[in-house]
Amino acid sequence: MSGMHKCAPAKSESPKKPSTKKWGSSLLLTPKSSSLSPRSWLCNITLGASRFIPSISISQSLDISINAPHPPLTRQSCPLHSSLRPLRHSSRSLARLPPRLRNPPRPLKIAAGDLPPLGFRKGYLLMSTLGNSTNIFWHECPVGKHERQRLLDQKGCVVWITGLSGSGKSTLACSISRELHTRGKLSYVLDGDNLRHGLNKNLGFKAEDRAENIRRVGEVAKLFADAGLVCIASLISPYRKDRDACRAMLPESFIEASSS
Ligand SMILES: Nc1ncnc2c1ncn2[C@@H]1O[C@H](COP(=O)(O)OS(=O)(=O)O)[C@@H](OP(=O)(O)O)[C@H]1O
Ligand SMILES: Nc1ncnc2c1ncn2[C@@H]1O[C@H](COP(=O)(O)OP(=O)(O)O)[C@@H](O)[C@H]1O
Repeated sequence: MSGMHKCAPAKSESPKKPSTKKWGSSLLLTPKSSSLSPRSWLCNITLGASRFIPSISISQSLDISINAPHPPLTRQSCPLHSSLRPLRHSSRSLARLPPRLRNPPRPLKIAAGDLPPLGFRKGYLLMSTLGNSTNIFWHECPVGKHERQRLLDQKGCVVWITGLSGSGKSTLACSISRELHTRGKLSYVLDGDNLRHGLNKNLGFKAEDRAENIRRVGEVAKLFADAGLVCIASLISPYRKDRDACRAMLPESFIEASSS
């Protein structure tokens, strides 16, 4: 029976020396370089040096700082801006629009005889051919990942912790989350145990159920990273193939660690 894991509440003290030495596993948060602003941090998880439990190995370190300025939110950077303000279709105003709004892309595919669904803004949305559906659209939002990251002053990413049951995954995930919180970085833990109480409560432990479990968590983690958070997923995730499928969703922002 899986139990519910709770992260210990972070202390509301002001940031102090980076140190989470606990039972041998540690999270190091260090300024990326002394020449950078103190708000630039390199997220780095180091090998535990304890003879007790966990050793953690990690395939890469990930920079969650924002160094390059992102483009400001402008009418040009917002493909659906037209939905916020009605456009007057005079030739003068059309001429002022960026080319892609003047000549919006056509839907990828419309099945013969299909009527556009309610709310379909002709030409502004891409039509998917997912499964049998011909009316599923990808909606762009004026506030995108870059805007959210700039607001939060951090980059979204996924830290994926894999390991056997009882190896310390949840404990490590909570330590990382707490340390990031202390440093003013927003994170969220997706713990396999906890998710099996809700999102994945219909899944068991057969290989295909585990694969579906990991796929769903990968998709949720991707959304959290897109929201700008450091998403820490702690699941047994025993099969490399399933983990690799998650990594493929976010090749630039996926870091894998294993606890043992
Ligand atoms: N075979 C089996 N039978 C019963 N219970 C089991 C089994 N395998 C795992 N567990 C329990 O489920 C918790 C979450 O597992 P995960 O979702 O991380 O597993 S997986 O990634 O889908 O392989 C897992 O949590 P942790 O112990 O924290 O790893 C276990 O409590
Ligand atoms: N580094 C550690 N040293 C000693 N005990 C640990 C360490 N990490 C976790 N534990 C203990 O091991 C047990 C299992 O840890 P847990 O984080 O729940 O593992 P998992 O999520 O992999 O099942 C818990 O009782 C926890 O307190």
